[in-house]
Amino acid sequence: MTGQQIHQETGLHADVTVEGRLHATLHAEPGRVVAVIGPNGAGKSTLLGALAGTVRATGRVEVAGRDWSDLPVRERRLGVVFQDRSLLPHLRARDDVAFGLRARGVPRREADRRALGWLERLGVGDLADRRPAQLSGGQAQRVAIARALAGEPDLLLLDEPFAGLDVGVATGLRIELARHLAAYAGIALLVTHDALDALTLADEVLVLDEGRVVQTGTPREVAARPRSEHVARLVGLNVVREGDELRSFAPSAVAVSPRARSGHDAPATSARHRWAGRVAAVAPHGDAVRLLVSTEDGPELIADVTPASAVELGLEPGAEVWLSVKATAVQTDSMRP
Ligand SMILES: Nc1ncnc2c1ncn2[C@@H]1O[C@H](COP(=O)(O)OP(=O)(O)OP(=O)(O)O)[C@@H](O)[C@H]1O
Repeated sequence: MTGQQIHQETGLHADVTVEGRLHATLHAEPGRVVAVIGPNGAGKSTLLGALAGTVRATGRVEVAGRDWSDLPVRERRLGVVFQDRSLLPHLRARDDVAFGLRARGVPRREADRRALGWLERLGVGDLADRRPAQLSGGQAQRVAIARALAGEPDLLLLDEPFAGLDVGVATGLRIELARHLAAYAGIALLVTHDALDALTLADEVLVLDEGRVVQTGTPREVAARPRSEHVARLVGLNVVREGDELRSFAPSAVAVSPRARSGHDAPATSARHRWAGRVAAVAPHGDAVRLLVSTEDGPELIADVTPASAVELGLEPGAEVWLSVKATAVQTDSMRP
C-alpha cells in the first residue's frame, strides 16, 4: 500500500492515464448515472476502455472497494453495452445473456432462467431464441442491455447505446433504460452525443475535451454554465469564444433586423453585442421560426423569431441581417476549469 492509493469502500474512484490520449480523474457514488460528453476524439471511448481494462492505462481504478488496476478483465464486475458490437454473432439471445452468468459459476438451468427473466424485463422475451442477425438494431440493444444488467455489475459502461437507431426506437429504448438505471444499484457511465440523454438519464455530467476532464456537475449546472463550446452547442445555446472566455446566450434572446446592402445601417440600440450576417437556413422550431445565420468573420448563430416577424422582415435564406443581443442576456464563463 502506498500513500497514493485511493482506497474507498464504495463507488468508483479512478485516476487513469492513457499515454498521449487521456488523463482523467473521476469519482462516482453507487446508484449514480454519469453522462460522459465531449467532442469527437475527446477521449470518451478511451476512458471507458481504460475502466473496462480493454485499453492499456496506468493509474488506479477502484470499484466498490476493490482495486481493478491489476484485476483480470473477467474478474471485474462489469457490464458493457456498445453501439452494435455487443452481441456474440453465433449465440441465441438467451445464451448470450446467460453466458456471463455461467462464466461466474451460476448453474446452467438457473442462468437460463435468469436470462429469460431479463429478456422479458427488456421487452424481448419472445426473441430469446434468435441470433443477432435476426434482430433489429433496437432489439439487439435490448438484448445487450439485458446481458449487461443480468450480471449485476458494479460498473456499467454504455457507449452510445442509441446511436444508429431510428428516432422512435431510440426514444422507446431511452425511456426503458431510464427505468432500469433507476433500479440499478451500481454505477453507470453513459457516453453520449445527445444532450437529451445527458439531461434526462444522468445524475451527473462529465465533460471531456482533448483527453482532459473540463467540467463536472449536475446536468442542470453544466447546461446552465457550460465551460466548453461543445457543451454550449449541445444544449442549444449560441456560443462565442473570446480568448479564454465563452459568451453564451439563448436563441430567443437574439434580436434580428434587416440590413441594407451598404452595410452602414447598424441599428442604434443599447445592445452590446452585434453581428452582421446572412440567413443560411430557416426552419420551424416549436412555436417559433429558427434562423441559422452565418456572421461575417464570426460563428454561426441561431436566432428564434416569431412567424409573424419572419414574414414581416423577409427573413429568408440569403437575407442580410443584423443580430444583436443585450449584454444582460449574455453569460460569460471562463473555459479554465
Ligand atoms: N487505438 C488507438 N490508438 C491510438 N490512438 C487512438 C486509438 N483510438 C483512439 N485514439 C485517439 O485517442 C483520442 C481519443 O479517442 P476516443 O475514441 O477515445 O475519443 P471519443 O471521445 O470517444 O471520440 P468519438 O466521439 O469520435 O467516438 C483521439 O485523438 C483518437 O484519435
